[in-house]
Amino acid sequence: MHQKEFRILVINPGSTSTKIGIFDNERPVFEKTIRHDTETIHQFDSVIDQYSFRKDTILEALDYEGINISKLSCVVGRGGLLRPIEGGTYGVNEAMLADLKTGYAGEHASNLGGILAYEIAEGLNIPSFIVDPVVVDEMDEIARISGVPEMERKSIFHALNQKAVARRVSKMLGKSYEALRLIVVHMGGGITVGVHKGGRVIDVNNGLHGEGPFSPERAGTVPIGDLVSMCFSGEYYADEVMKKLVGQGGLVAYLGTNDARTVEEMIESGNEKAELIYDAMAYQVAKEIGSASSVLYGQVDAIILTGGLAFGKDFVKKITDRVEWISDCIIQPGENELQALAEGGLRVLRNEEQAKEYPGAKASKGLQLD
Ligand SMILES: Nc1ncnc2c1ncn2[C@@H]1O[C@H](COP(=O)(O)OP(=O)(O)O)[C@@H](O)[C@H]1O
Ligand SMILES: CCCC(=O)OP(=O)(O)O
Repeated sequence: MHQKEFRILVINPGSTSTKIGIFDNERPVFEKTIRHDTETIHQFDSVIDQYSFRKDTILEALDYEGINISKLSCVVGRGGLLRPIEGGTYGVNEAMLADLKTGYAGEHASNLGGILAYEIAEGLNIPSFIVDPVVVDEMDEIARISGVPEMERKSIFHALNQKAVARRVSKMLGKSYEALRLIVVHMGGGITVGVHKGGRVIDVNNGLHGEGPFSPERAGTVPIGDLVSMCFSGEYYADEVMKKLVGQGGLVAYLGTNDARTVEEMIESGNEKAELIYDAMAYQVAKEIGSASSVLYGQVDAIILTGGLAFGKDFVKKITDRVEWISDCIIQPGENELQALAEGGLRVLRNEEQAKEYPGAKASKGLQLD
C-alpha cells in the first residue's frame, strides 16, 4: 500500500547557529545551517529576546527557497531547558511553553525550538512537537552526587544527537545500542561527553553550567574558589558572571570568536595564543573522555566524536592522539539532529507512537512574543 506523505518543518536553534530542514517523510528535501557570529548573538540580552530574529531568519530562508509552509503536516523543534524528563516526542503544550519562556532550568538557544515550532504551527493549525530535549535524564544515582548536598549534578547535554549518533554507530558495528558501552563526545557551541551503557546515558557533564571541557562559547569547569571570589567581588552582577560562563566563555573569551574555523586561520597565520587555546580545548576534551572511561571500568567499545568541531581534522587528531589507547575512535562530523527531529515527529503522525505529555505546571494562556 502507498504510504501517506507528510511534510515536516524541523527547527534546531543552537548557540552558534539555527539549522532548519524540510522533510517529506524521512527524506530531506531542504536543509540549511544559518551561522550566527558572536556580535549577532551578543546584541540580545537574553535567549528569549532572540525569538523574532530567529523566526524571521527561518521564514526568510524558507521563502527564499520558494517553500510554501501551508503544505506542512507538523513542525518539530529541538527541546530546551525543561524539567528533567525521559526521552521521546512531546507535544508542545501550555506548560512547556511557560517553562521554555521563563527558562525553567536556565537559558539556552534550544528553549526557542519548542516556542518557534508552536508559533509557526499554530498559525497553520497543525501540531507542534519537540524530541529528546537537552534535559533528557537517564543518569545513574551515583553520578548525581556532587559533593555539596544542596547541589545535585544535572543531565544537560546534546541528548538528541548523542542518542541518534550512538544508534547509527551501533548499526555500523552490527550490534544493538543497548549491548554497547560507548563514550559519545558532541562538540558544538557547547561540548558534552556522555557515557552510554545499556541504551542509557548514565553520566554526562552538564554542558551548559560549568562542567567539563571549555568550548567555543562556554567556560566549562573553572577553579571554583576563584569563581566564588569573582561573584562576591562587587564588580559583577549575577547575569554578567553567568555570561562569562555561558555565551562569552571559552574561545569567545580568549580569542573573540565562537568559530573554530576562524581560530584555525589565526593559527595558520602564526598566532601562538590561538594555538595554545585550541590545544587546551582539545586537551580538556581528552581529559573528560579519560574520566568517562573510568565510569565504564575502561571497557569501552568505541569513542565517538561528533558535532561541528569534529569537522576540524587537526582538532580531532589532537584528541584522538591522547585517547586512542582507551578504545577505537569513530568520527561522525556534524550532527544528525534534523533527521532525528523529523523522525520523532513522523512516528507520531504515523501513529507508531503517541506523543508524550509534558508534565510541568499549567500556565495561563497566551504568550506575548512578537
Ligand atoms: N569544517 C569545520 N572545521 C572546523 N570547525 C567547524 C567546521 N564546521 C563547523 N565548525 C565549528 O563547529 C562549531 C559549531 O558546531 P555546531 O555543532 O554547528 O554547533 P551548534 O549546534 O551549537 O551551533 C563552531 O565553532 C564551528 O566553527
Ligand atoms: C545545553 C546542551 C546542549 C548544547 O550545548 O547545545 P549547543 O552546542 O547547540 O549550544
